[in-house]
Amino acid sequence: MKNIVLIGMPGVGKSTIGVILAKELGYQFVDADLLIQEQEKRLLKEIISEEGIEGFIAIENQVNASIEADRTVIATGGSVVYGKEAMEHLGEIATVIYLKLSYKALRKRLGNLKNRGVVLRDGQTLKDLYEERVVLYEKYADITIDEENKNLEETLQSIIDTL
Ligand SMILES: Nc1ncnc2c1ncn2[C@@H]1O[C@H](COP(=O)(O)OP(=O)(O)O)[C@@H](O)[C@H]1O
Ligand SMILES: O=C(O)C1=C[C@@H](OP(=O)(O)O)[C@@H](O)[C@H](O)C1
Ligand SMILES: [Mg+2]
Repeated sequence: MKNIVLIGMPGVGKSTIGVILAKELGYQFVDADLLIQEQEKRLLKEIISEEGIEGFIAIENQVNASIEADRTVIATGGSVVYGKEAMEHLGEIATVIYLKLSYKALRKRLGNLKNRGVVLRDGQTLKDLYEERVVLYEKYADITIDEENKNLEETLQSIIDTL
């Protein structure tokens, strides 16, 4: 068991912080986005453009629901919380940590959303997405880490202190 799953909006640092956290803890590191690409033999942006948002979410759900891990930090994609089976499974095998950042700070950090391949429905703004997602991140989090005004090292330290 003893796994850690990072959830949160795109750009909060799940991938960047996840790999350093794994090193600090002596754990393995898995980025669920890369597992999806490996299974599909396609890039995330290709999956999204070829299957549509709902198709991508279904694939993401299936891949995350099948992860087997031990002493591993798992960085998820921001949209994983739309997958019920994925979140039930991750909740069983790991402590789920929500990396939380305010909308304002996130908007500054994200820059061009399109380049990130965020799962944004037609007409949906980043603010809409933020409000829709926060409820889900809070629902599934065992631990919430507030990143506001913290640099990467400070966020990492907060996580380690909390564990
Ligand atoms: N305090 C911070 N914590 C985490 N990442 C930060 C911070 N400040 C700036 N960044 C930058 O934000 C980006 C986070 O991207 P990434 O790790 O891919 O996020 P995610 O996997 O959550 O989408 C990186 O470019 C990172 O350098
Ligand atoms: O939040 C999202 O809609 C997405 C976030 C991405 O991962 P990161 O959260 O690691 O950026 C990736 O899974 C996909 O492009 C969709
Ligand atoms: Mg990531």
